[in-house]
Amino acid sequence: MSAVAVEGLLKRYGDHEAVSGVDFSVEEGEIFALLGPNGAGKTTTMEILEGFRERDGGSVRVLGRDPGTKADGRWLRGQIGLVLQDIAIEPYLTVRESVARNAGYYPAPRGTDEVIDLVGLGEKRDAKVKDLSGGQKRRLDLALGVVGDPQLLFLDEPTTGFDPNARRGAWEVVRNLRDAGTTILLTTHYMDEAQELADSVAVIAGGKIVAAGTPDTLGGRDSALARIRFALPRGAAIADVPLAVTDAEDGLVTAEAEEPTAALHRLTSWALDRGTPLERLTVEQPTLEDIYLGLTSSYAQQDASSPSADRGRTPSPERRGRRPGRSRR
Ligand SMILES: Nc1ncnc2c1ncn2[C@@H]1O[C@H](COP(=O)(O)OP(=O)(O)OP(=O)(O)O)[C@@H](O)[C@H]1O
Repeated sequence: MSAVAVEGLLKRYGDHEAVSGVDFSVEEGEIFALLGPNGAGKTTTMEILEGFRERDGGSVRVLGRDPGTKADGRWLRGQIGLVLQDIAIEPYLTVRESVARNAGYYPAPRGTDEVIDLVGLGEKRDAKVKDLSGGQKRRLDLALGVVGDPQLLFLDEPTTGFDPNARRGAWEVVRNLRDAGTTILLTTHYMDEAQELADSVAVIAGGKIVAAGTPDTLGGRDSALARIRFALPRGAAIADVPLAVTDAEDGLVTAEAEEPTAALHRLTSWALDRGTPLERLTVEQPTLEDIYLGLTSSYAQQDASSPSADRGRTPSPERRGRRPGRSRR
C-alpha cells in the first residue's frame, strides 16, 4: 500500500485554481520530494494531506485514511509528524522542555534525550528556545516533528537557513529516519537536497505535476546528451573539431554527445594527433537543477506575473501553531 495516494486533487481559492488535478503517490519507507517554483501549489497540497485544508475535488489517502474527514483526520494527527517553517514554540521553555512537552502529545513517543541528540542539539539541551540561533531553532523543529515516532513525516523546506555543515547533518538525520522505517514527504527549493535525499521526486508547476520519477531519471535526465566543453586549440578551426559543435563563444567550444566515452576518444585522439592540449576540458551530464529549470522556467515567469502571486495568502494558523493530537479541525 502507498503511504500517500493522491488522484485528481483540486483546490481553488476564489476563482484561482491553485491545484488542478494532481496525481502522485508516496511509497512506504521512501523519501519523496515535491519540487516546484513559488506559488506552484506545494504548500496547498501538503496542507490538504495533513488535514489542515479542505480539498475541492479528487481523492486523497494518507496511511489509508482520508485526511478530509473528521475521524480519519483525528487519527492521522497521532500518526504523522510535521516540520514546518516558523512553527510556534514557547520562547521561554528549554530545548528539553519543548521536546518533552511535544512527546506528551503522542501515544508512543521516542525518548526526549535520544531525539535531542539525533538532531545534534545535545549541548543546547538546557538552553532556552529564545537563545537558540536560527539554524538551531530549525533543528529543534525537526526534533519536535520526529519525537512522536511518526509513520509519516512531512518536512516543509527542512534546511532553509542551515549552514552547509548543518544541512549535511540534517540530511543524515532524515536518512536515518527513513532507514528506521519512517516515510518522508518533503518540499524543497534546493535541487542538491532533492538529489541527495529523495528516492522519488515530483515537480509541480502551475498546480499540475509536470514530471515525476527518480532524481536520476526525471525528465529524461539519464538519456540526455552529455555536454563536452573545451577551449579551441590554437590554429584549429571549428570545422576541424570531430564532434557536433552546438556552441562556440569566447574560444570555448560546446559539443553534445550521446556516447561521451566514444566522443571523448575521438576528441582527445584528434588533439593528441595535432600535438595541442585541450584546455578547460569538462564533461557534464545535465544536473537535476538543469532539468528542473527546463521544466519550470515558463511557469516561474507565468507565476510572477499572475494576479494571484501577490494577492497575499492566509497561512493556515492551525498548522503553524499545531499541538499534535490536540488540534481542532
Ligand atoms: N489562503 C490562500 N488564499 C488565496 N490564495 C492562496 C492561498 N494560499 C495559497 N494561495 C495561492 O495559491 C497558489 C499556490 O500557493 P502555495 O502556497 O500552495 O504554493 P507553494 O508551491 O507552496 O509556493 P512557495 O514555494 O512560495 O511556498 C499561489 O498562487 C498562492 O498565491
